[in-house]
Amino acid sequence: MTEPLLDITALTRTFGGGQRWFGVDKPGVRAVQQVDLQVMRGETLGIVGESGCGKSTLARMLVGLDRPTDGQILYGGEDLQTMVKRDRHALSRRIQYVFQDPLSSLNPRMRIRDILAAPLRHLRGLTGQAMETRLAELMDVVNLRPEFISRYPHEFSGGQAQRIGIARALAAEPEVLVLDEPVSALDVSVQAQVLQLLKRLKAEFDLTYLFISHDLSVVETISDRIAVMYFGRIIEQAPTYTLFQTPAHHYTRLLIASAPVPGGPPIIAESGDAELPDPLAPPPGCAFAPRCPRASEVCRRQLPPLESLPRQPAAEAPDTHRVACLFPARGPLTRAPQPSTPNEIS
Ligand SMILES: Nc1ncnc2c1ncn2[C@@H]1O[C@H](COP(=O)(O)OP(=O)(O)OP(=O)(O)O)[C@@H](O)[C@H]1O
Repeated sequence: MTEPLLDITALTRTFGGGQRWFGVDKPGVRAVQQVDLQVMRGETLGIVGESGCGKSTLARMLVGLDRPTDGQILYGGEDLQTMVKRDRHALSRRIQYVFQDPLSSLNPRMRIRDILAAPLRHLRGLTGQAMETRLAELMDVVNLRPEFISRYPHEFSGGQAQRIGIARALAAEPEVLVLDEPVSALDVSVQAQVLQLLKRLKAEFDLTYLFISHDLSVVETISDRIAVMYFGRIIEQAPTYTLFQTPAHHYTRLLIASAPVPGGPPIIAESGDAELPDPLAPPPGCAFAPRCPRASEVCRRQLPPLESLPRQPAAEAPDTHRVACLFPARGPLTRAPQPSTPNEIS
C-alpha cells in the first residue's frame, strides 16, 4: 500500500472549556472529535456534512491555521505542528487553503497583481522578470484576461474572484489544496465552471484535493472518496460510487435521499428531531441516535467505532468502506426524485 500524503490520527479540537464554574469544569465545544483520516497523493477526498459539524475546523488544522487540542497530523510522514513551528513558509509551499467567500478573502485595497505577487515573493522568492512571467502564467491558468491584473477585487464577479483565490493558492506551487466550500457562494452555472477548472488544474499540476462542502451533489461531482462528518466525527467513508450506491450509515442515507438534484438545495436533514445535539454536552452514544429511524437503546449509550464493513476484503486499504454504526444499513439506496421524508429512509 502507498503511504498517505496526509495521515490524521485521533484529531480533536475543543474550543473553550477547561476553567471551573462554581466548582465544576466548564465544558468546551467539541468541534472535531477523534478524527482518523488518510489522504492519498493525487486523490480528491470530499468531506461533507451539515453546518456546524466541524468541517472548517478540520480544514483549518490541516493548513496550520488552528492547533489541535489532541491527536496528530502527519504530512509526508512529518508532524504538521512541528513543521508549522519550524518553518510556516515551508508548510505553505506544500498546503494551501482556498476560502469559501472569494470576495471577502481578497484584500479590497490590493490590486490582483499585488495579491498574486505576495506569495510569489514570500514563498517562491520571485522578483523582476521571473515574477512578471509567473503572474501572466497564473492569470492564464485560471482563464482570466491579462489586463484584469490591474483591477481591484470588487471589480470581479464571484466566480472570477474565486478564480483569483485559486490562482493565489497555486502561486505557492503547493501539493495539496484544502478547498473549504469553494463554490458554495456561487450560482449553480458558475459552480460548474469552477469545478471544471479545479478538475483541470488537479490533472495539470498533479494536485491532491481536500474538498469540503455541505452540498452532497457538489462533493459527488469532484471526489474520488468521500468522508461524511456528523457532530465532529467521521461517521462514514467510502469511494464515491460505493457511498452513493450502498450508503451504510442512516445519516448518509438521509443525506443522499434528501439531496437528489445536482446543484440543488443545501443538505437539510429531515428526520423527526432536526436538532443537532448540544456541543457542550454531547450524548454518550451515537450523536445521530436522536434523529435515527433505526436507533435502539444501545445506540444512545455506546459510541460506535468507525469500522470496515465485513464485506470489504482488504480492511486496511484507504478505499475501504468504513462506517460508525452499530446497525449499518445494507443494500442499495434508491435516490428519490424529491426530498425525502423520514419514512423513505431505508
Ligand atoms: N473559534 C471558535 N470558538 C468557539 N466555537 C467554535 C469556534 N470555531 C468553531 N466553533 C464551533 O465548533 C463547531 C464546528 O464549527 P465549524 O465552523 O468547524 O463547522 P462547519 O461544519 O465548518 O460549519 P459551517 O459550514 O457552518 O462553517 C460549531 O459548533 C462551532 O460553533
